[in-house]
This record gives sequence, C-alpha cells and structure tokens, in this order.
Amino acid sequence: MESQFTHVHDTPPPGAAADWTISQNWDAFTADEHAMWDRLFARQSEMLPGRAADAFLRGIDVLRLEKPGIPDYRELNARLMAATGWQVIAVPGLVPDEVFFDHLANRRFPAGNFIRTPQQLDYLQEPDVFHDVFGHVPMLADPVFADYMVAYGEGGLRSLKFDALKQLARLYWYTVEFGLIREAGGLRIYGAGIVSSFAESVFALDSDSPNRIGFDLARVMRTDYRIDDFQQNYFVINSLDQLLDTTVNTDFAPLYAKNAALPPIPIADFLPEDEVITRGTQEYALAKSG
Ligand SMILES: C[C@H](O)[C@H](O)[C@H]1CNc2nc(N)[nH]c(=O)c2N1
Ligand SMILES: N[C@@H](Cc1ccccc1)C(=O)O
Ligand SMILES: [Fe+2]
Repeated sequence: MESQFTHVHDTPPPGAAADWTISQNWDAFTADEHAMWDRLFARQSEMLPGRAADAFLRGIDVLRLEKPGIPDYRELNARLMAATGWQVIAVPGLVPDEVFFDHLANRRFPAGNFIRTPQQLDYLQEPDVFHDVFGHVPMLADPVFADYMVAYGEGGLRSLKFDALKQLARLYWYTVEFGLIREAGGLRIYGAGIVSSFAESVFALDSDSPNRIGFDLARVMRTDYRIDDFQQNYFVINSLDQLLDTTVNTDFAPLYAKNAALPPIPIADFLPEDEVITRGTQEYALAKSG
C-alpha cells in the first residue's frame, strides 16, 4: 500500500503509545519554536482574508488561534471538542495509513509534534505542527467539514479492504489538502496544504498556470498528483455540504472497481466532461521541468 509518504515504519517509535500518540509536552517547546510558530502565523494570517474560506477564518476565531505561540492542546481541545467533538493528538510524525484513518474515524486529528527550522520555512516534506494545526484544525471546527473528516476516516479503513487506498488518498489530496471552494466573493482556499503555504496560497488563486476544475468524485479519484511542488490541478467544490453529501451518499465500492480498470488521469490532462474553470498554461510546472 503506497501512501504519498513511503518511509513510515509499522511499529510505534520509542515513547509512543500503540496508537502512535505521544504527549504534546507543551512546556518543553522553546522560545525559538514558539517564535517560529508566530512568524508563520503572522505571515499567513495577514494574507488569508479574501483568500481563505469563510469556514477556515471562522475556525481561527472560534479556536482562538491568534493567541501567540504553539497552541497548548489542553486549551485548544477544550474549544475544539465543544465545537465538533474533535481533538488534536500529538504524534512524532507520519503514522501508518490504518492508524491515521482510525484516528480520523474517532475524531482525533494527528498532528506532528515538531516545528520546521528556518531553512524549511517555505517548504518541508513531512507535516509539522504548523501545517497540521494551522492548516487542518480550523476546518475541523466547522460541523460539516468535521463530519466529512470522520466519514473519510471510516472510508479509509474501508478502502483498505478494496486495495483502493491510492484512490482514496487522491480524494484526500484534492480536497482536504489542496481543495478550493466557490464562495460569493470568488474562489477560496480550504485545503490545508495550500493555506499553510505562503507561496501556494497566492499561486492557487492568482496564477494562470494551474488547471482549476469543478469537483467530480470519480474524476478526482482517478487523478494523479505530485507531492513535491505546487499543484498543477485544483478541484473546486460549490459548498462543504456538496463535499459531504457526495462522498457520504456514494458507495465507493463500485467506483473503486470501475476506476481500477481505468488508467490514472495524467496530472495536467483534461477530460471532455470536465467543468473547466481555468485552462491552465502549466507555465510554472514546465519552467520547473527545465
Ligand atoms: C491516508 C494516507 O496514507 C496519508 O498519506 C496519511 C498517512 N499518514 C499520515 N500521518 C500523519 N501524521 N499525518 C498525515 O497527514 C498522514 N497522511
Ligand atoms: N462513501 C465512501 C466512504 C467515504 C465517505 C466520505 C469520504 C470518503 C469516503 C465509501 O463507500 O467507502
Ligand atoms: Fe496535511
């Protein structure tokens, strides 16, 4: 089973529980680590109004994330639990797929218990506490998205029975990590991978390089993605209700079977039935490929 991170071991590291959780040990975070959080938070929060989805901005407010420093889960979880029954749990880093899905299915969001170094300011491969807590957690304060993430966890466990992890991982990638949503004011970001990245929060909305395509479940589950640079495709939902209703009310089993018989859709390709919002130039990707 290949997740987008393939160097995850299958036994918990020393000090971690069987479910891979560790104590956040908030008191052990240094002033420099809190300062890194504040630097990242200031950079993102000043540029996100008008870019981030309403639900994301509401979550920042409800969870009091503007408070300086790395959030103390004892305080954060009191508010998050009150909002949607979710809680953030600390893990050393990436956890095995099944462990990840089981946590989501039980309203527990695993967050990497480390923060990036100044050298990793603009890009790091593995999710740190800023990506996980700033990027993912505000959306978990939204009841509809919170229910989507539970259903996703349950669906993830089910997908393993169909050997369909790859298809389900694509759904996660193009919604939870890199999803865009239509709002009255225009396209907005709800994907954690975008919203936690300064450069991609600009690129995803402003650049004419990437494709922007209306969300279609089967199409997304067939579409390849890249993990090492800006996305070449973004999929756009009309509402969080649409995302929840579509995925919860569709039995994925027939979809898994149908898609397994079809080749994956190459990253920047279009299908005739695509709702094309932006026919991207792919200028950025082509320039990078040299
Ligand atoms: C579902 C899929 O396997 C995905 O890559 C998972 C794997 N393990 C993870 N582990 C952590 N801590 N955080 C994640 O986002 C993920 N993603
Ligand atoms: N409906 C999916 C479960 C799922 C729900 C929501 C998100 C992702 C997956 C299935 O039948 O397996
Ligand atoms: Fe993430």
